Amino acid sequence: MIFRGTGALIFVIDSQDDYMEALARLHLTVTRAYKVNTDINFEVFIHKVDGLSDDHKIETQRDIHQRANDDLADAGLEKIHLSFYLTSIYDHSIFEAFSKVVQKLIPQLPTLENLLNIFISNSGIEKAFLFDVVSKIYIATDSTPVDMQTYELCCDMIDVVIDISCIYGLKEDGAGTPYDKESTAIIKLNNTTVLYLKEVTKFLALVCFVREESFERKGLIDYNFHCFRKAIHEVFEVRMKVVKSRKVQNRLQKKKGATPNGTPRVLL
Ligand SMILES: Nc1nc2c(ncn2[C@@H]2O[C@H](COP(=O)(O)OP(=O)(O)OP(=O)(O)O)[C@@H](O)[C@H]2O)c(=O)[nH]1
Repeated sequence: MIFRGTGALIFVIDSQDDYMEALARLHLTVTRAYKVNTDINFEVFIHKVDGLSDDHKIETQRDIHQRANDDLADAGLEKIHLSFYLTSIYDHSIFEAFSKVVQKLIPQLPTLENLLNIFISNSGIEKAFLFDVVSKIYIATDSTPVDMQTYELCCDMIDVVIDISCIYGLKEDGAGTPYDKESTAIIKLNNTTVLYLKEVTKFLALVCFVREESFERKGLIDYNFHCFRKAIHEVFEVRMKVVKSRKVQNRLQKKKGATPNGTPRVLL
């Protein structure tokens, strides 16, 4: 069954619609999935909240939370944990929700957070995000609280860098990539803050918020970034090695379990 190999199940509820039927489906889906895989993270997106007032948003979330958990308690399944997010496509809440969902699936998250904490505290940086450039999901950030506006500014910066690079950075025949090892950008805001973007890997970028006075020590920031980048590469190299050795082991096990004509000796 599909849920056996699933890390997270995202259930979307339309908050502008009557959600009673959706809640019944949520209960059915969650209980069935939990039967085959107790390790799934259940994530509920209360979607299209842009149409609701602030009070209505909170009330809707409270009501859905209460009803969904009551249904689970009635079925004796109170140990199932549901996480709720208010989302909309008209702001960055949908990206933030996906970021949080993805972060739960990253085994190296504590290491990444630790590296970001060390990096910002030694460089006088206010806030740093490690972004997946294509999806604009942040896969890790330091342990200071995330402010939605800060996150939106980082997303906008990535858009600007990639758009400018696509328009003016590629060769005339379209050769080259809009994002590579050389990708870097500095944007000075009118509130004495500097946004600084740097390439970390083929897929990841570091975007940080630095006060103007701290940015005067750019050499220090760049040196610390160099160490940070190296550490991130090491983290993912270890992961690649583990994945490769697991594949080799699986292949060997399969070979051992098969007779010369290919029929397994034991039922797998
Ligand atoms: N206001 C608002 N509209 C949204 C949001 N996300 C998607 N939509 C709109 O919702 C519409 C699609 O929604 P639905 O038709 O309800 O999608 P669905 O329920 O998956 O589709 P069906 O099951 O086929 O009805 C599109 O017009 C989208 O633009 C959101 O966050 N806010």
